Amino acid sequence: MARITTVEDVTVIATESLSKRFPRVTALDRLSVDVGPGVTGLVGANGAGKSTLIKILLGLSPATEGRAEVLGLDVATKGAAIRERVGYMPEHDCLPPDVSATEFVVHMARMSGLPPAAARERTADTLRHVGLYEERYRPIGGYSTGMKQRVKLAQALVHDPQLVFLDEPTNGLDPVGRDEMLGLIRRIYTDFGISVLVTSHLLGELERTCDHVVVVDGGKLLRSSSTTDFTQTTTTLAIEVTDTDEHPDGTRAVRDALHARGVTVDAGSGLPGAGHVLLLTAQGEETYDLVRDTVADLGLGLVRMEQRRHQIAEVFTTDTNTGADTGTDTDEQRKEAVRHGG
Ligand SMILES: Nc1ncnc2c1ncn2[C@@H]1O[C@H](COP(=O)(O)OP(=O)(O)OP(=O)(O)O)[C@@H](O)[C@H]1O
Repeated sequence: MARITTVEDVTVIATESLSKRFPRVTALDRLSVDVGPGVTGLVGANGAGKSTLIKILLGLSPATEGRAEVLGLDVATKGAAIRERVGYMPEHDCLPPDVSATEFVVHMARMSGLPPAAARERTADTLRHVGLYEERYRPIGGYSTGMKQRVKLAQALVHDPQLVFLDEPTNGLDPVGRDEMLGLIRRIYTDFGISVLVTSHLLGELERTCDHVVVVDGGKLLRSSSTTDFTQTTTTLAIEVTDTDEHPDGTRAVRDALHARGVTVDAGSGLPGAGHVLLLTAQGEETYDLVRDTVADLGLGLVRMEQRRHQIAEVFTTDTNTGADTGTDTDEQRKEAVRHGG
């Protein structure tokens, strides 16, 4: 089952000025992006166009204009060939309640063209990989959300695809379930060499799992970069200090002292956690030392100094001048992403 990826620079997904217009809304707006092998996160607030993009890439929904290729195959003419090579985990619950995970996944394997014995063998392997054991013989209707997500993941993997599209696989999971799912997703690539495109409205959870992150907003490309680049360009330190009799407004005292030492402190206005929290961009280890020394010199207590979790809101705040067309709906959804963020 293990597969070795020998060609590093292949383009797994390529879109060129891809648009999808519905009568009342433009779901994708001239999106041009290239995605290589590995685990890629597709991030955007609800309604940003993620599911629409996946359906076009699977050849299930025609684009209004532009073009796209998946594994070198044109989505407009080679949909069936793409679906043979690509696994798909849909966002919404789509599982029959009365059959067991084993029966369902064997059925999906047979639908993909595997002979009966191979379908059973691949099903057992795949269900073990996603962490379903004895439960796999019980009807799916009695499963928890986490178990159902695992069955959906298993059916996407059972025909040994080259690439999988996972639409919001952590939806509805508690923090432990979410971490387990993210670990499984990572291993799909590291253990089996299957590339992954995974969507989420939470940037924070994807940066731990993905090699590359693509951010969309209102159907437009906001940013596409490796996770490392992303982290480096958005490294924000959050600092909180105590007040003392000498410095009744400790926050202001630290801000002024840092300013005098040449460090510009971001007011953080509009971001969650602003107020008594100072936000500044860390330039490396020295910034941590400087903050610690500054707070100590003022005789204040350091309540916390931490690298802030990145949230979609920060990308939007940084990139509002990049030409992203932001409608009222998207603003609302962005706030929602912030509320659920990190
Ligand atoms: N079949 C459709 N007819 C009309 N509008 C649609 C259709 N499918 C999607 N849309 C609209 O297109 C926009 C993008 O939807 P899409 O489902 O792709 O977003 P998303 O980023 O996947 O968000 P979510 O995770 O909430 O589904 C939304 O405004 C949605 O209402």
